[in-house]
Amino acid sequence: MMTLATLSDLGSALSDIVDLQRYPIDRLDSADGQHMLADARRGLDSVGCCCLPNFVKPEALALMKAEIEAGYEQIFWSENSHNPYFSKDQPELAADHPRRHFERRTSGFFNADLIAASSPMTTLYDSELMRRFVGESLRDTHIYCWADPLGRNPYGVMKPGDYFPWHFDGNAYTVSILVQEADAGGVFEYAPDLRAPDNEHYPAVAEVLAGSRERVQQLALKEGDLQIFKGRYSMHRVTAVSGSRNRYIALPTYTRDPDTVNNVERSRQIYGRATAVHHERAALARIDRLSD
Ligand SMILES: O=C(O)CCC(=O)C(=O)O
Ligand SMILES: [Fe+2]
Repeated sequence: MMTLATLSDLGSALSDIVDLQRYPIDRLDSADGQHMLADARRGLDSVGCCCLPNFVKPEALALMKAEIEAGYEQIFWSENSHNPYFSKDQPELAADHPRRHFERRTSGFFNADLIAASSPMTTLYDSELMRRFVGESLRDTHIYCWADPLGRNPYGVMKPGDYFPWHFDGNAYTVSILVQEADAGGVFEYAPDLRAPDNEHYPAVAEVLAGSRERVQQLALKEGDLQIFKGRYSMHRVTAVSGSRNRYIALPTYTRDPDTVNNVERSRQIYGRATAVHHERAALARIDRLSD
C-alpha cells in the first residue's frame, strides 16, 4: 500500500496516477489517442462537458483522500451567501437581476497552497501531457495552469447537508476528479455556455436561477471519473449532499492567460483570504469582457 511518504520515495510518475492504457494522454497522436480526443470533443461540443470514467487509479485516489483527511483542520469552511459572480449586492438593480440572486453556500476548500509536492494532485497538475490533453479536448491549445496560488488546484469538500449554489468560475476551464462520492446528492449540474466571453446573457442566467431546467445538464460522477468543463461560461452548482459520507473532489484548473488571478472579493469568499498576488494583480486587464 502506497502512503504519502512512500510516494515521494517512489517518485509519482503519471502512470501511477492515470490509467494510461485506457486514456493514452501520453500518446495523443496515436490512433487510440485521437479516438479518445474525438470522444472528449464530442462531449464538449454536444453537452458542454466530457466525462472520462475511471481516469484516475484507485491508489492515487486513496492518496488524495488521505491528503484531505490529514489536513482536514486546515480546510476553509464557508457559510456565506453569494451570487453567481461572487460580487457584492447592487441594490440599484432590479430585484430579479442575476447579480441580486444570493444563495447560501456551505462547503469547504482545501486550498491549493496546502497541496504537498509529493501529492498525485501535484504530479497531475504539473504534467505537460495533462495540460496538452485538456487543451486539445477543448480545442483551445493556448491554455495555462492558473496563476492563482489558492485556486489553481484545490480540493473541494462538502459534508452531509452542504450545498454549493449556482455560480461561474474565475478561471476558464476546470477539470474535476471525484475523490470520494457522497452517499446521495452532491450531483454536479451545469448550464453549458450560458454566457460568452463578450456577453453576460443575463436573461438566460435569470431563467436558470428561476428554476428553468431547459438548459440544465446533470452529471453523476463516480470515484475516479474525470470531467472537463467550461466553468467561466457554463453556470454550475452542486446539489445538497446527503447521507453520512463527505464528498471530496479534486479541481485542477486552467486559464486562457498566464497572469490573472481571482479578484480579491472572490478569493476571500471562496478560499478565506486574498494573498499579496491577488492585491498586486487586481488591476490587471482580463482577456474577456465579463464583469467578474
Ligand atoms: O464540486 C464540484 O463538483 C464543483 C466545484 C466548483 O464548482 C468550484 O469549486 O468552483
Ligand atoms: Fe465552480
